[in-house]
Amino acid sequence: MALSDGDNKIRRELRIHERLDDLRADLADYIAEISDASVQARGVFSIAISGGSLIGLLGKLLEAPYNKIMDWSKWYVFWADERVVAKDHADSNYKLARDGLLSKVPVISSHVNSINDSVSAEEAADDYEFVIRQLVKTRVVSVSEVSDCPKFDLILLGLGPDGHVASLFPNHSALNEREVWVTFVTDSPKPPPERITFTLPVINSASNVAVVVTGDSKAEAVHLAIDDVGPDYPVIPVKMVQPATGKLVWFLDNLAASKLDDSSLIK
Ligand SMILES: O=C1O[C@H](COP(=O)(O)O)[C@@H](O)[C@H](O)[C@H]1O
Repeated sequence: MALSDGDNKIRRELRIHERLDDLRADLADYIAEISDASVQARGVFSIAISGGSLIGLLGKLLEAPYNKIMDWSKWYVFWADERVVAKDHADSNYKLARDGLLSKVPVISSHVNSINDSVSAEEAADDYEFVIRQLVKTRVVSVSEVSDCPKFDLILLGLGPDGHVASLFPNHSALNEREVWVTFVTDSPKPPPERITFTLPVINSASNVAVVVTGDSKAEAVHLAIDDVGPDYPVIPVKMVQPATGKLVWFLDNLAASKLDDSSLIK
């Protein structure tokens, strides 16, 4: 079921699937379409991914026809957030994506932009921003017309039950960061504590943002983010994902969508 929120200032679409396999297929189609359009328009595709359950939901990209039709050589891969651990550590978002996706498709290894894992979280955030700045200069990553931020072709976000996206956690000062593109946290409420993360201005400058959510543990966060809950409820981080000119698509399974108000479903 695909629903567009035409009245909302944010260009938002809800894609709700009963079967996980259908969600995976729809997500793969969506990524393939944006990849094709970006390669046609700019010659490259810049995609920032997250960690967690998202990676397992990208599995269709490894299957026909996607593994054959995708122009993998044009992909430039980034992380919307990363845990500051060694690349072979079980908590590494890079390792998760490498093992689950990137090592199985012909993405060019020099196009895979992982963080420097041998420095502090603060330095890793600075380094990562520097890497992105170089690629903005060469237009591998576009630049936003409305901010001085990079404009990724696509940012894929997961969602925590507390409403966090990337490593932007509820009530954390990183949510207020407006100056830098990549910031760091050393006190993440979810282990491991040290992380780097895209800031909200960067996420909201992307051409396309997808929030991919499955499972009933996240249904309350989905409700708080999408339904018109009024001022008595907390504004959780995912609700601050409001692309300025880009398009926001939610991929939900029935469980994650189970607490949505009917009024959100009939728009
Ligand atoms: O810690 C993180 O959590 C979120 C959500 O993960 P999930 O396993 O509940 O889907 C993830 O999107 C983020 O990249 C990761 O660092």
